[in-house]
Amino acid sequence: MIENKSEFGGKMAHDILSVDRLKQLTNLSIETLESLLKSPDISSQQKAEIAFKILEMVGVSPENFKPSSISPSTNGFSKPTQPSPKTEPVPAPDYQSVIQTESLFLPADHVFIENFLSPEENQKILEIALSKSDQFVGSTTTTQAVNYRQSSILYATLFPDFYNLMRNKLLQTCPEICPKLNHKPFNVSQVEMQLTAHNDGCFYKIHNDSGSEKTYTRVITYVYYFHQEPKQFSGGELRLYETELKAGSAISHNNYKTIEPRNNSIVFFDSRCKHEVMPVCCPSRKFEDGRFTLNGWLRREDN
Ligand SMILES: O=C(O)CCC(=O)C(=O)O
Ligand SMILES: [Fe+2]
Repeated sequence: MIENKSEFGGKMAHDILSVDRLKQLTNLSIETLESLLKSPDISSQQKAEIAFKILEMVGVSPENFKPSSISPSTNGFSKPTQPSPKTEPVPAPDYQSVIQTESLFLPADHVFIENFLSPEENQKILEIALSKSDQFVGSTTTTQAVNYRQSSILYATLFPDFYNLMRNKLLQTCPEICPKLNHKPFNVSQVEMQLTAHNDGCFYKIHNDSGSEKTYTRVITYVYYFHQEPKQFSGGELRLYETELKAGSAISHNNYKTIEPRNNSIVFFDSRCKHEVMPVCCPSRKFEDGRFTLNGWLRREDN
């Protein structure tokens, strides 16, 4: 079954408030947050969260203010990230040329497909995940932001046969996805993939997947969900936000759609759309009871 969801409930803030009033409120909120940043009563962790909020309010995504340290290989396997040893001057990025000068509004459109793989393939990828539990590594964000993401990752170089199977399936499906996401067809130059495990307390705060020099050719994000039956965790929903692209930044609006991580289902959405993974509750804390995904990005050619 394919759903293409595009309707919304609530109204956006700027429908209700005048632009000037909204500006005043934004400035006031930033000033309030700024004073908290200087307060000795606030922990460093809370200060970091406030700093992210301020950056978000002024339209800078934490994913964007430093170029990604991910170096995807040409064969499409996502590679482990390496922390940069020191801060170096950022060269004028090529992706400036694709920065949005006029505001572009992205509704939280997505395509959700149930029973994406056969039951045997669904079982096989779970077996792969469980048999390689000791080869997962902690995830990072492109900015190495603290407390922004908690999960572990198995790189696709460790499951090449399943990578190829999934890649073919994704490439077959892509032509029907683009029109539903209001996207022009494009040549997929690379299919990035990783296997991600979220266990008790894991999450991924609001971000988008294509906001840096290394990621701007990502067009479509896909997330294939799988887990043991019966399901042993709760939470872990994906929230997909209405997003405004303005002056090179992606700004999330209040409205979002919720995608449940259902076994053997997949979701596709525009990689520029802001999204987050809500905290997972997995009382047993056993690896095999967690929320698993095969997730990644369909890239366009760089031109
Ligand atoms: O697990 C999900 O639902 C989304 C994961 C995600 O946003 C990412 O890996 O960039
Ligand atoms: Fe993401």
